[in-house]
Amino acid sequence: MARSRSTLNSGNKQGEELPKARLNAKNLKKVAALLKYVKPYRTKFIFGMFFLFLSSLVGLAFPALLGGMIDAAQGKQKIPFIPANVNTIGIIAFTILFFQAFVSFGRIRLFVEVAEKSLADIRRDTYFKLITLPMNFFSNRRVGELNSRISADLSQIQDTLTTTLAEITRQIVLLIGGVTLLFTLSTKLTLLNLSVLPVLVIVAVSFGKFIRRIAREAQDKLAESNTVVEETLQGISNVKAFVNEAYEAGRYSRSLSDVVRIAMRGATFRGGFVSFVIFCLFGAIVAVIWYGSILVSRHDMTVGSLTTYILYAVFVGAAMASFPELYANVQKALGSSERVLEILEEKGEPISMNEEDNRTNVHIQGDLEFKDVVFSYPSRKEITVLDGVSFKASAGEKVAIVGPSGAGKSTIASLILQFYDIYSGQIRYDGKTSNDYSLTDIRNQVAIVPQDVLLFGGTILENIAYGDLSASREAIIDAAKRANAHNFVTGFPEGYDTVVGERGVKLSGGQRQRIAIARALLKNPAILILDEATSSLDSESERLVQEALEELMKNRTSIIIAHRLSTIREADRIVVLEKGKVVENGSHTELMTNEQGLYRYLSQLQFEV
Ligand SMILES: Nc1ncnc2c1ncn2[C@@H]1O[C@H](COP(=O)(O)OP(=O)(O)OP(=O)(O)O)[C@@H](O)[C@H]1O
Repeated sequence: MARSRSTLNSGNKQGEELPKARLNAKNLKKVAALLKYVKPYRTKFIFGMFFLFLSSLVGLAFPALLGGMIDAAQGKQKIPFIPANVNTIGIIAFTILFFQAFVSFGRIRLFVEVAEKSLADIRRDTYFKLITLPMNFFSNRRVGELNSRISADLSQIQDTLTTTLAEITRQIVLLIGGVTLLFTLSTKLTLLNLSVLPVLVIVAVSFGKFIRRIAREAQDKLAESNTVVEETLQGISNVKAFVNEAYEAGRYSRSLSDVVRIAMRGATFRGGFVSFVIFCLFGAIVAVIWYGSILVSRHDMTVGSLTTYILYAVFVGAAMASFPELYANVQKALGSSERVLEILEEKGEPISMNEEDNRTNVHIQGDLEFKDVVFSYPSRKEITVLDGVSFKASAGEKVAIVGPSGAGKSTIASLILQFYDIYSGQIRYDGKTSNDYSLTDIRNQVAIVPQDVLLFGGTILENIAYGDLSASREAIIDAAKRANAHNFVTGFPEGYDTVVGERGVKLSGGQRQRIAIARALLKNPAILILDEATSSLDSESERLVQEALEELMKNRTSIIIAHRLSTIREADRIVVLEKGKVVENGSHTELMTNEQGLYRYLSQLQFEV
């Protein structure tokens, strides 16, 4: 009878063990915050609840009707409100059945509608919040974990709204109504039944916990053995090269033996537990019928009443049996709500979900200045990544930033884009500090061509249009031509409508970069950041990319994060960074004259190889 496992909706994720939360006033109060999402649909929710209550209540009439029918057949029907005629009782039973079916349909429709709509609202808000959260939030968390909040956690809440809440209400009605009716039917039998209850509950709860612990242990062990498979398959070349097949096979076998050992231990206890439950269940039925039959033979009870009693007892038993799982589901939903609320309560960046609000208000010409910028990542506060960095790039200039790995070059790019707040100092755009602009003003006028170009699953056209969603097809094709991408794009049978990304055509590194350049050209920023790719391209590809970059850098301030010094000789200025400090600043020729300088040293290293 416990249907909490089945779902009435689309969102359930089976088999995913979600952490539970304690059911207490503090947690419930927190979760009440999520109820505001149900508020707009409260009338439907209340109607659904009412229907549910009604159908559960009506369900309680059946045992009485069926028992009454049996007694009526023998001419012994004495229950008030129930007629003495078998056919009349049959017709009443069918009418009630029809009514119940109608009401159940109504409540399922209403609950699913309320849950789907309010959950879509929560999902939308969580997603909006997630994508406007500052970068720092993401550096502390894994994408998989965030993804699971939107999918598994929200599905759990959805299940609770559609199924668990309904089921709890139904079972409570059946339990209270059932027990009351049992007492009115036969106090003696009911007392006999209820007397064994505490023993049963204690055994079931403590055994249940123990068995679940063993099951979890077995699951962990299995996961461990799967890791062995994963590791060896991933590093299969290593396994083969070192002829370690036998070693790995041994490791896997040992791990599997552990799994079997724990599973068998679990099976012993589970077997004992299940046998005990079955014994108790059938024992209770036998005892009730046995004792009931004695009462019937003594004319203390009719056969119909005994039947009614047995049916109510089944209702009550099933209701009790369903509570542990329903309770666990509520706990899981509480845990899920807490985790979702954590995201909803985070402070996001001031970015509107309305595209109109994100237009550029204050235009930037392209002067950029870092003035004594001190910065450390919020996740690693103790490490100063930029320590008093100052440099200038006037509008239209090309400034290269070079330095050893980990010096802080990419960090500078992130700060230009205002991904993080700096600790002290200033970042000035056209002589004004970042506080004088809105976040969207800055980001709208800065574009980055990253090292690793990520293309979204979609067409090439859509991927280029990411730079300016309002651009016409002609403008997009023009940008692609200027980025040296047109030729290879038109080489595909579907041209600009070729799907790329995971399920589409795989583009080479150079091709992806040219798409990114076209994207940036379309955006037409005042300030451009080029995070030069570390992996080198073949010379033809390199030439095409370089040409496209030259086109992109024309007439705008360009900050080039350079890994290969050969590409930046023409830069107006080269800023040399070491351990978060600017150690040199000047043109290529100037810097090469400093014999002790880091730039000269790095150049020699690169050109000598
Ligand atoms: N998101 C982050 N959270 C915490 N620390 C970070 C983060 N990103 C970078 N760092 C640290 O900041 C320092 C500077 O990193 P950054 O990526 O800016 O260096 P880089 O000069 O661009 O290096 P590379 O040439 O290897 O790309 C490094 O010590 C790095 O470990």
